[in-house]
Amino acid sequence: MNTSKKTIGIVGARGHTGAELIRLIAAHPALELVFVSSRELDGQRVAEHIDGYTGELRYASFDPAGVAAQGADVVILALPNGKAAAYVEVLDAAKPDTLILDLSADYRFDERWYYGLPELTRDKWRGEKRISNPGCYATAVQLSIAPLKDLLAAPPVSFGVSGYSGAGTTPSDKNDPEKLRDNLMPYSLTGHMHEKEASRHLGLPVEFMPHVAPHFRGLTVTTNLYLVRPIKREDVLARFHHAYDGEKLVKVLDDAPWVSRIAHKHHAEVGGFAVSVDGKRVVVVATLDNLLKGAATQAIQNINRAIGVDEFTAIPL
Ligand SMILES: NC(=O)C1=CN([C@@H]2O[C@H](COP(=O)(O)OP(=O)(O)OC[C@H]3O[C@@H](n4cnc5c(N)ncnc54)[C@H](OP(=O)(O)O)[C@@H]3O)[C@@H](O)[C@H]2O)C=CC1
Ligand SMILES: CC(=O)N[C@@H](CCC(=O)OP(=O)(O)O)C(=O)O
Repeated sequence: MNTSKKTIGIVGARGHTGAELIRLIAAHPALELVFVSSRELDGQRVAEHIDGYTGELRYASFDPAGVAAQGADVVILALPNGKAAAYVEVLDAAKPDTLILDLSADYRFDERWYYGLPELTRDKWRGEKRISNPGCYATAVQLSIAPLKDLLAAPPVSFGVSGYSGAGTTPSDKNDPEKLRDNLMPYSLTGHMHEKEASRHLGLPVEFMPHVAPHFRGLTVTTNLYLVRPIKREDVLARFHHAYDGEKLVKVLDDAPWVSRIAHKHHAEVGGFAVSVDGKRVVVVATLDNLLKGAATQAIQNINRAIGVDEFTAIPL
């Protein structure tokens, strides 16, 4: 283990995932938060915005060159999709040994970047200093399907419902509490980014139908899997236990997990495992907190491995 602290900065630190990252990094023994960039909060004290944060750090507004000039060992990009490249290009040129972790979808299909869903891709990390963090739904979908991958007779179909923090802070119907009141809002019912992402990284087609609900954080994904041969429920459970019992951040439950129980938790839960009478159809339910295992916690897992400390350092278990 490397005992000297690595310096780290967050670009997009005002957002929902940025706020979670500030909390996790503030309690991290091997990371020192040296800058947090936000245009809107430029100059304001972080302690005024983040419960529990007691440091003196202030938000600053850095363009890509300003970020590179900070010289941090690690840079997290927590920006909306499509904004990362300008920062990556400047860091590539000015300080290529920077560890960059991108939370957006911008590099999830780029072979030069490591796709960090540790429970499924840990063995594929080859020391890359460019890490693409998976999407929140895509994490739940892949964890639900991977243990049954070799038995599939048809593309799995996943029905997802997320809290509205998943839609970020830029105002839209999907994060408008008034429009969400007593509502369930379907969107991107074919071709969602996470449908493509899960399909790509599982290596098989997945069909995904997202919805957004009135709660703030936490998502549930219910996946229907048709199988090539009948399977007993106990064998389904055995496959999931075999896959995840050694994992600190994935819990296998007998019952279907409830999203109301996962908010503020760092792990994902997978359960239900309903099997049809003919044994050839299985339904799996997964929940996770989109801001934690779906974003910030998974980012810390990936950064921990890349800086050579235990993967679960500073992650409350
Ligand atoms: N929310 C979630 O559940 C998850 C989100 N993600 C991904 O993580 C990323 C961040 O998400 P989230 O925290 O929800 O997003 P938010 O909308 O909450 O925050 C976005 C941040 O980016 C900054 N920002 C916005 N536009 C620009 C710009 N053009 N240039 C520089 N900074 C900008 C904003 O700060 P300011 O305007 O003050 O500069 C803000 O800090 C996204 O790519 C998202 O897809 C991934 C998994 C889950
Ligand atoms: C409710 C809502 O809008 N959810 C977001 C969740 C995805 C997210 O944040 O992930 P990315 O990193 O892939 O953008 C969405 O469907 O786009």
